[in-house]
Amino acid sequence: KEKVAITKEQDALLKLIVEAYNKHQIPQDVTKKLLQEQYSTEENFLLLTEIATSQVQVLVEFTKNIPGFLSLDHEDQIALLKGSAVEAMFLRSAQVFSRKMPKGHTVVLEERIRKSGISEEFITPLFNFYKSVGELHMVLEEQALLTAITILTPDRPYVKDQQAVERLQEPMVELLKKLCVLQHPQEPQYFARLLGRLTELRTLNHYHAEMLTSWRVNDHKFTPLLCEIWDVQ
Ligand SMILES: CC(C)NC(=O)n1c(-c2ccccc2)cc2c1CN(S(=O)(=O)c1cccs1)CC2
Repeated sequence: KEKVAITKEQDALLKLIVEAYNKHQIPQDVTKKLLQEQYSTEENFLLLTEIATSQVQVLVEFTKNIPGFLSLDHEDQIALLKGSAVEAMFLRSAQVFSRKMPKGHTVVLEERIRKSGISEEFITPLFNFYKSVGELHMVLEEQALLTAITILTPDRPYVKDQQAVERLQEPMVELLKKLCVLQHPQEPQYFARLLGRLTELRTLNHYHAEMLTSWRVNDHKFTPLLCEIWDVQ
């Protein structure tokens, strides 16, 4: 059985990605707000808007720190950010949700999200996704790499130089594969399960687009940054 080992370059890449991922945590006060006293549906929605907006800023900062990203064509940088924003947000949500929060917190958090005016047909797949990510018990390195891999998806709309994006994404996929073997030796299919989550993420894009249209109908307001990244209004 060949010995799997992380090379020096891979270790350097991993350190950069994890450092970037750690630097841009969601401000605790924002998620803590979700746990405070009783909110109305309207206020829950506004709070999610605030959290989502702060998360987009977090995402942009993390993306800028992905080695090689800033040397991509500038229009492709925008296309990658816009194309992955929703998936990265739901991946981050699942990671925040599956974090070892005090028991009561998860329940309250779930309650707030369910009572925020989001339609039922979106809430179900959303929480199914949170659960399926939670069951993986991903370590920080895996979470950071999976987020970077999601952002560096070459076949997003309007990406011109897909090869350049592939050249950045491939080493991350290789590194994640090695980490999974090292981290979960008794679970050979673990890496495949991680990538399976990315496929599930893509379906959430569709639900999110549906949700946006239904919200626009009952004139929910979004922040300028969310409108920009989601191409609404
Ligand atoms: C951590 C950030 C990325 N999470 C977040 O923004 N959440 C969370 C969430 C999950 C776990 C902990 C804290 C928050 C649940 C939901 C969202 C956003 N969306 S949204 O973008 O469609 C939305 C925007 C405006 C109104 S609804 C709906 C569902």
